[in-house]
Amino acid sequence: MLYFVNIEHKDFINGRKWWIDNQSTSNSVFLWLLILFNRGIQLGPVLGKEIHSGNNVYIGFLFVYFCNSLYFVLSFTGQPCLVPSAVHVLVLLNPCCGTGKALTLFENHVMPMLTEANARFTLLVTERPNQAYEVVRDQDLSNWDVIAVMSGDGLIYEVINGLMARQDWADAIKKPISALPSGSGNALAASINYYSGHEQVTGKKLLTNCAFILCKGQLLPLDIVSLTTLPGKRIFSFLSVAWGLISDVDIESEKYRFMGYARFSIGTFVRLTALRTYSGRLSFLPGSSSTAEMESGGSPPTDGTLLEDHLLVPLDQPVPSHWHTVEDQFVLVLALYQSHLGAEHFAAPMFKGPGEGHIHLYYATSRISRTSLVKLFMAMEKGTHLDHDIPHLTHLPVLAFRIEPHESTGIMTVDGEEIQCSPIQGQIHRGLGRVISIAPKSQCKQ
Ligand SMILES: Nc1ncnc2c1ncn2[C@@H]1O[C@H](COP(=O)(O)OP(=O)(O)OP(=O)(O)O)[C@@H](O)[C@H]1O
Repeated sequence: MLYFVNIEHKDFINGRKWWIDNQSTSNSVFLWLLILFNRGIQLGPVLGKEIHSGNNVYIGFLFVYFCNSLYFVLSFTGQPCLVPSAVHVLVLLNPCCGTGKALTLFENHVMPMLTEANARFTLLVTERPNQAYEVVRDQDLSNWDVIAVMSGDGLIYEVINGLMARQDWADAIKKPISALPSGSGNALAASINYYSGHEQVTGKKLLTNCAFILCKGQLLPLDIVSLTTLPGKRIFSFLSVAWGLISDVDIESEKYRFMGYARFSIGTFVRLTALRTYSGRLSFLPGSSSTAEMESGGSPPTDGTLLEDHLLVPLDQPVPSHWHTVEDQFVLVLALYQSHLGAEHFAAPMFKGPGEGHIHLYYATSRISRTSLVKLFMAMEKGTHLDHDIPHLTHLPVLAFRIEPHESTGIMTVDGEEIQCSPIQGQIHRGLGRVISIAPKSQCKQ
């Protein structure tokens, strides 16, 4: 089902709000300045009389409105990070995500904001899995300035992989993505909400914040992790790779989907009562964003060749000797490259904005106690888990990693989507994609 809604774009919602909020304030400032210039300091009761006398006052009023209009125009042109005007948004909406109310939420909460912002949009309601992947892989993307995903992280995962499946992937992956949360896992939306300076919220408040961020529109870099699995599959990921407790909860709690986000709390409780351990080998290349620059392979090719993973060797070969390796029984392994793992899982509070260029690797071995795990998950809600010293939990920034499970029976996820449990490795590509967010001016990119 395709809806086309074409509305001329004139200005963004923030500009309109600014105009309404500041018009009277700036008018009064200019007016008082004018009176001081023309009439000396004859204020108070004299003001009403003075203001209506003499042509200077009328000229002054014109001056006030000229300055106001100039300031209004400059308030846009002075911000190089704004999404270009006449923006046309492709909205991909999954009607089955979360509790199944995405279309109503869009009509009630997002559409009025887009209309208010005079943004044009095309709404595509998906009818089946993989449709969003095919649309962004096959369609002419020049029709749209932004791809907004009204769903959970699963549909964003489809979009990223659809963009990377194109011949012109190096350009296509630069198409700005906007997250409009309505699924049960909304980690990217929660992260963008945090990067944009909003307090942690869920549900409709998170959706409204993200719709506002879409209208306000700054283009910021998005890190993409390129993954290779042993069956030889290439996957592109914007959020996480999980093995063990976290992926078990994510997938096994699908049956509580009707509960919305609460499904993760129930799932964690159930899994903690019957904790599993997984035997395997975890290897990683430590490093943070500064070393990422040094390790960078430069700009991606634009001639249609594949994205090169210059930090990785083939999965059937041993990792380079300068990598670190841990062989153990694990309770959880998590590679995360956004601040939030879910709307209420502030797992990497050290991230201040998108595109920081490194992966946060967490792992816990089987020696970790249940009490420690409960403490970890409770503190993670507020992002204070690293303030506690939790024995047998390790956290470190890395540029690349490899997970080699000894058995294929566990659950493994990429961006919350289940994949075959088999050896997998990945490396970060700093700022390969683009996301719509709000950040300090120093982070803005055109
Ligand atoms: N019309 C549809 N019917 C059924 N599934 C769909 C439809 N459109 C998209 N999908 C699939 O739904 C899956 C889940 O979507 P998404 O993750 O965005 O929402 P979610 O509610 O957070 O789900 P989950 O918690 O399972 O990740 C995606 O993998 C997508 O392929």
